[in-house]
Amino acid sequence: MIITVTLNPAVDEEYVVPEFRPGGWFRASETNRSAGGKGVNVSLILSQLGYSSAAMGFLAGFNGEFIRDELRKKRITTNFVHVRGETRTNVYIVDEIGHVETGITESGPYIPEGALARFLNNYDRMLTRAKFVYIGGSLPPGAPQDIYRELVVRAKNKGIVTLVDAAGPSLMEALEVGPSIAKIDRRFINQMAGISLTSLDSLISLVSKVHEYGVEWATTSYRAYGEVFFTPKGVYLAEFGRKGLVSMFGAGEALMAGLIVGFIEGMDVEDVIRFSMACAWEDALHIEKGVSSREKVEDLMKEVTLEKIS
Ligand SMILES: O=P(O)(O)OC[C@@]1(O)O[C@H](CO)[C@@H](O)[C@@H]1O
Repeated sequence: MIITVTLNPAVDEEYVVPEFRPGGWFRASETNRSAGGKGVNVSLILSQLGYSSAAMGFLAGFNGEFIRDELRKKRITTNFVHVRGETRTNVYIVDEIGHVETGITESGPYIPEGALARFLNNYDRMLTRAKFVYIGGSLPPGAPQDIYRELVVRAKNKGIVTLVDAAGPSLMEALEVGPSIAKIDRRFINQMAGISLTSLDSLISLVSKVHEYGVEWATTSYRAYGEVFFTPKGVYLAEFGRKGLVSMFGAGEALMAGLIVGFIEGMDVEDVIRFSMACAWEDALHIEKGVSSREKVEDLMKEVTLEKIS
């Protein structure tokens, strides 16, 4: 079973507003309300690719009910601990013309110690049936900064493949215990380096350091439509075309879902990269999050450009 962990899920409200700018009044040309948060998105995309999963984390209030219903409609197992308050709403404005995206996120409900303990108990129980654990997104208030580290250790002790997709101190803590795969937020890499990394060489030398912790695969974005993959077979730069792109919102999770499928199906390194890039690309071709079909993803795979750079 694949487990996705989202400690801070969200209801995503997307508004398409051509030529949006701060300070103006606009009418959205399109709106889209969806269940979100990184792990929730990954579970939804996995189901579009034909894989069932169990989604875990915390939910609260009406938004929490909405997310649970959306997941259940897709036959995704839900194992969330309920907390007081309201699961956050995140607002995104997509300007199709300027290709600019603006986001406003809430911090999420407070997680008391008792709820955390219940979650960890559930997590341990779910691990007995898991072969892959995805852990992603920001931490809600009250969650300790080393929680991802703890989740990776518990899964690794059972020989389960782990993927961490985060930023900031929670990612740093998790990297030290060597998750199998890490998606490293580009802005965070700049923060690690203390400067904005513009050259591919400096990016490679910095990310290569995470291999020292035992991370087998690491990936980070490079330029708008590219991704650098650090794999056991070398470093690759992968890119997809720009034509027809509507919104990159959620494309990161499509990339992650593709990677998980590639791993589970035992694809070779280059196919894992092509498949995950094609998932992200297909996701970016429409406003709705997720991929339209596996067939469409497979069609795009051939058009992903891939270069082995070291
Ligand atoms: O605040 P976080 O947890 O880092 O990111 C949350 C989020 O922006 O990530 C997804 C898109 O990547 C959205 O579904 C969700 O609103």
